[in-house]
Amino acid sequence: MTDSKAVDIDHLTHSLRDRNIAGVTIGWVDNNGIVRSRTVPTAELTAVARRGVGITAVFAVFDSHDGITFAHDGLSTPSGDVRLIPVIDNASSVVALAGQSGLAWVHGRQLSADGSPWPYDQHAVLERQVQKASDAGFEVRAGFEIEFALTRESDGLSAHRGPAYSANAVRDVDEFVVQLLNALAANGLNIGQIHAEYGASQIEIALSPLDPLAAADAQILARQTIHSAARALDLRASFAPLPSSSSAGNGWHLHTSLVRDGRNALTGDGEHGLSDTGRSYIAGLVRELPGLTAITAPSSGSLLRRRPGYWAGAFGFWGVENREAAVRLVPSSPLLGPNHTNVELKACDASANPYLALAVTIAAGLSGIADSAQLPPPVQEDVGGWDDARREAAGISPLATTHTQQRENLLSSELVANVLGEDLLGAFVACRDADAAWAESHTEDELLESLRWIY
Ligand SMILES: NC(=O)CC[C@H](N)C(=O)O
Repeated sequence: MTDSKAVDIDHLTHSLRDRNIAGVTIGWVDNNGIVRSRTVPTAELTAVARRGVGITAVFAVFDSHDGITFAHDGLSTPSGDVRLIPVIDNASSVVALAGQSGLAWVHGRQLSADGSPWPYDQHAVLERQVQKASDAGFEVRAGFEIEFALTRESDGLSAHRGPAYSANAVRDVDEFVVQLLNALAANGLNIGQIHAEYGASQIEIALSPLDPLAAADAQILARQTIHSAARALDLRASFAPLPSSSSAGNGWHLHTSLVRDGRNALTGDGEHGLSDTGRSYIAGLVRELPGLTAITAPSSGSLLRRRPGYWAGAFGFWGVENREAAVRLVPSSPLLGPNHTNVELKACDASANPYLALAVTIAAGLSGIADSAQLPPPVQEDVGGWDDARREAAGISPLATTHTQQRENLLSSELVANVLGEDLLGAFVACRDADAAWAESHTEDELLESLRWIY
């Protein structure tokens, strides 16, 4: 929980000014996965930490094209203001940005104008699920893998020429790799690795596991860090789920695990090295996939990324190290040790609000544990090569690829309704409807181009 009083903000402000930080940017993510922000002069930080800055309530119903939809009853007029409050709970909450010299970054949350909780605040949604996990006796560990495509700003051409996963590709962008590694470290972000991914001019970094709020924060700060490192070298990074129809998709896979009494609670001596807890955690995720993925991969771009054969989690099943599965168990091994076990959700991307994505993922896993959900056997094949009858017999369905299906999944998930609450869910659906209406009146290429740079 946030306790800004624990930090001496005056002292923090002085030290930022001593380091020539002119302004502090307060960032938050809307219901389209877009990072919005306000920048305040550093001298104002003490006051802003207490009372926040005013922002319009209709940010909850901004769509992916900056249209404002008034289709949701709770926010059906342009009136209303909420407070954007910087979350300053320790001395490193405000990060002097490597790559944006003179500016610092802090994550924000939203409160009602009178300081009471605001039902549309995504940060609070995740705080609630972290508390629920804690009530059930678990700490959650989470980390995002971030894929992006790099192009040269001046001519729009690929920044690296492959081959996939090759040293040649990295050599094409080695200055960027060094710039990014330095900036990530300076911004306090730990990664496991960086490599050239499969797609044209694609790169991936894997953020190290953290507690869920810190993991969501890190995912957002990583975006700023990547964009800045790219800009410094005449490059531009696209985080879009599908940057163009000929590209590989950018997955922002979400890895989670549970810890109880200091030990990985998913690890056990059952099949695949799983505990009973681990089995029902995965069963919960698989069971909830239709509603869950409407939050974790929600956009018009997400629907287009979801193609069989692209390791993007097109079908609702799980497997052990099966990269075509929407839910992939990454098991521990004698070499990796018992703490390694984690579960990867492939059907997740940059258009998800990371706080909401984590909240529904945690809730789905916990729901499986709460009712000892039964885990079907893992599937190790690419089920895209099976016919419908065989998939049906195995209880495997494709995840939604149209707005209509995804909307239905969103509205029929009791879990999503409970996690988001009625108000936020209503606003979220209104955003998706507005996006779908935009997509209806444009070609697929226009749609992909419109989403290419917004994350
Ligand atoms: N290596 C991978 O898992 C590729 C993932 C793929 N790019 C996606 O869209 O999710």
